[in-house]
This record gives sequence, C-alpha cells and structure tokens, in this order.
Amino acid sequence: MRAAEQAAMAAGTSEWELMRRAGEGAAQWVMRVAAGRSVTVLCGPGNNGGDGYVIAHALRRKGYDVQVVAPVEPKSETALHARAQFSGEVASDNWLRNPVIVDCLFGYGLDREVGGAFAKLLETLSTSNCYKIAIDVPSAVHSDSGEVLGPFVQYDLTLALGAWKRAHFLMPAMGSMGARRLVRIGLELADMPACLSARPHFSAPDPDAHKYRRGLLAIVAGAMPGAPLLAAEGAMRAGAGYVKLLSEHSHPDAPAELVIEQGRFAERIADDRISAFLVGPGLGRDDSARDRLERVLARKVPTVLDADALHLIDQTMLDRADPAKLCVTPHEGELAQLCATFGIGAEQKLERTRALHEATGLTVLAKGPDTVLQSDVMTSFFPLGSSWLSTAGTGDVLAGIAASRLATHGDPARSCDEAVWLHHEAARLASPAFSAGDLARAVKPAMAAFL
Ligand SMILES: NC(=O)C1=CN([C@@H]2O[C@H](COP(=O)(O)OP(=O)(O)OC[C@H]3O[C@@H](n4cnc5c(N)ncnc54)[C@H](OP(=O)(O)O)[C@@H]3O)[C@@H](O)[C@H]2O)[C@@H](O)CC1
Ligand SMILES: [K+]
Repeated sequence: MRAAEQAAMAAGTSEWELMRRAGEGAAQWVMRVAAGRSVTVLCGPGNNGGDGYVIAHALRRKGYDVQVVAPVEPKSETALHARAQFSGEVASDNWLRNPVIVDCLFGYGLDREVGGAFAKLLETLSTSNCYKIAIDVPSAVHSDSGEVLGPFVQYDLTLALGAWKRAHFLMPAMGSMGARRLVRIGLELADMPACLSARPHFSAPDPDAHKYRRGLLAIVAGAMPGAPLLAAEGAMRAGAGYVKLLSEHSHPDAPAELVIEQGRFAERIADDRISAFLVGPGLGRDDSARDRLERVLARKVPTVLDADALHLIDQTMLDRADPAKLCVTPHEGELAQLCATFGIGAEQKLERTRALHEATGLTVLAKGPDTVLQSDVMTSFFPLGSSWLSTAGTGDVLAGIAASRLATHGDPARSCDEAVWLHHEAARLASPAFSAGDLARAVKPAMAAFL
C-alpha cells in the first residue's frame, strides 16, 4: 500500500490529493448511512486522522451536524492541512452522543497496543448504541496481521481506502468489521503479491466432451467410509466427468452413479485415464493408509491432500512426488501439523501458509473463515463465507470439489480458488443449518452461479 502511494506521489499526485480523494470518497458512504443524522468523527494523530478531518469537512459542507473528537493534535503535515480546513467543533474528549460514529483514530500506521485516551474512546465506542464506521481499518486492528491490539469494537461498516489490506480478510480482525467496502482513490495496483480472489467463470463441457475428457477423479478411501463418500458427493457435482471411489467398504447408501472399486489398489491407481486423485478424508493414519498415500504420490498425478493425509505426509514422501501438482487443504489444526512436520516456526496463519509453500512447493489452501490460498504466483484472500459452514464434513466436501476441479483442468491453484467459491455459493444456497450432505447436494445449483 505504501509502495502504491509512493508511486502515485512520484507520478505527481500529492499526498494531500490522495487524502482528499480518500476522505471525500468515504464521506459519500458516511452520508448514505447517516442520512441526515448527526455524526461524530474520532480523529487520531496520523493520516488516518487526516482522513477524518476531510470527512468531517465534507459532511459539514453538506449541512450535517458534525463534531470531531481528537485526543491529540495531528502530527503529520498533510493531516495538519486537513485539520486547518475543518472549521467546526473539535473536542478532546466526549461521551459520543451522536447516532453515527466514524472511527479515524489509526489506520495502517498502528504499530503497537492502543492505550490511554485512545483506548478509552474505543471502549466507549464499543458500548455505544450507534452506527459504527471504521475508516480504512478498525483503529485497534493491525493492518498486516489482522491482530486486534486494543479494545474490541464491533463495527457496522469498514471502508478500505485505496486497496484492501490483509487484515480485511484475516481473523480476528475481519470478524469485527461488519460490511466491508472499498473506496478507490486512483492508485495503480498492478503486480501486487496478494489480492482478493475474483469471482471465477466456468464453461459448459466442450461439444466433443466425454466422461474421460472431462476428467476422471479417483478418491482414495481408507479406515472410515463416511468422509470419502461426502467428498465424492461434492465432487460428482463440481465438473469432473467421472468420479470413482477406491474403497474396501460396501457403502450401501452410495448413489448409483458413483463407481466403487474394491481390491487390487496398485492396479486401480495405475489407470492412465485418472486425471486427479483425492487422498485424506477418512483415510486413517495406520500403515495401510501410509502405503496408499505413498503409492498415489509416486504416480505424480495432480492430487488434493486433505485430512489424514496431512498428518501422514513427510519430506521423504514429498521427495518422491511432484509438489507442483499437489494441493493441501488444511484447517487450523492440520496447518499446525504440517508446519511441525516441515519445520516451520511462523505463528500467524498467513505467515505459516506462505512459509509452508516456500518450504515444500505445495499449493496451500488454508481454510477457515479467513481462507488463504498460497500458490507460486500469489496469495489470494476470499470474501467471507457462510458461518453455517462450521459443521462436520464441510471440509470433506470442499476437498471433493477441489479435486473435481483439478480433474477437469489439472491446475492446483485454480482448483482451490474455484472450490472456495463453489463451496461458499453452495453454503449460501443450502443455508441455514445445513448438514455436509445438504451442502454437497447444493454444489449442483451452485455451479449455475458461475456459468
Ligand atoms: N499515505 C497516503 O498517501 C495516504 C494515507 N491515507 C490514510 O493514512 C493512513 C495511514 O496514515 P499514517 O501512516 O500516518 O498512520 P496512522 O494509522 O494514521 O497512525 C499513525 C500515527 O499514530 C501513531 N501511533 C501508532 N500506533 C499508536 C498507538 N498504539 N498509540 C498511539 N499512537 C500511535 C504514530 O505516531 P508515533 O507515535 O508512532 O510516532 C502516527 O502518528 C491510512 O490508514 C489511511 O487512512 C489516506 O489518506 C490515503 C493517502
Ligand atoms: K480507523
């Protein structure tokens, strides 16, 4: 963000001009929300506070009753300029009486715990019965890590300025932001190492398509019958032309269209027509599970690894595989396991995900409310999905969808990206209070949203 701002300034746009665009753009949103009601703007010492004075000035010009609360005077030259423009009331302390409060205490310059008068203001804000708007990021949020470094405030609206910051898509910060909107200020954002995933577009199968050309997915089962079946239910509806379950269980409830193959594992997986594997859901962690995983990895075919496979995989197995064709889909606990296996010391989700990719070459989809995808191209973040996804088996469905997409085109990063979107859309269609089976069945109508 700082680099993009520096580039804009080097190209002749002043910092004041950027602040003016940011503040006036944000003020448009504040006015829509306030709709004539009185507004209080909390202003801090840096340029985030500067944005606050621009917002206050813009509101006042439109006839709003607006009051600024600023515990200290601005420190930066540009913020002082903004302060000088605003001719309304500025209080150093206040009990926040207005129905709309705009928080401009700190933006991405926050680098330590919020204390003193600033913390007191945020505490008051957290218990105020008002509409709360955060400018750029909530003021106690560290914009790179998503950590909350002060009183937790639940906002109704967060207006990102110029570009999204990592915190807009990382927990716990993202859970406090309410609706998130981007205010554009004309920054050039090409070649960013991280981005918000753009909604994918799928096509119907080619006119000459047949089941093998559309992709044959083999799902490797193991100790437990349920999880791979759920994955298969999702996979059958996510694009692959043919889904097989390699399982020693009888699966009396499996749908007729799911082919179940038993016995002769080595022979089964040698089929050249298999375009992708899924290994992990229900695999177990015993010697036979390890053996199955090793054999599949040695095939060097595009593969999704999930659940138990993430506990079994190690450097020796990876040395015999082709990591560029593999994706792993860990939840928080599985990510911690992978980090332990591959000697990664990072503690925060984003750093862990990136370091795991660096160390192994694997495409990593670190799932959760703040899903992060790390490929060799970039880091992707995703819009928030349904909180109803927090139920058993939804991860198996996600792995099945990712593997199905992988079977169709063989690109690990693209498969994971598409899977997150399909999973979220299926959850939206199946909500509320769905089971993993309901979710898997909703993948079919979810496909329609991306055609
Ligand atoms: N640059 C641009 O072109 C544009 C930037 N824009 C806006 O600027 C924002 C970034 O501005 P910024 O860099 O001035 O940082 P900001 O978040 O306002 O605060 C830093 C100040 O707070 C202080 N401080 C830090 N932590 C503290 C704490 N815990 N407790 C107490 N004090 C603390 C720190 O001073 P220190 O005490 O560390 O010397 C410093 O004075 C960005 O989010 C966006 O809103 C837009 O206008 C578009 C154009
Ligand atoms: K803020």
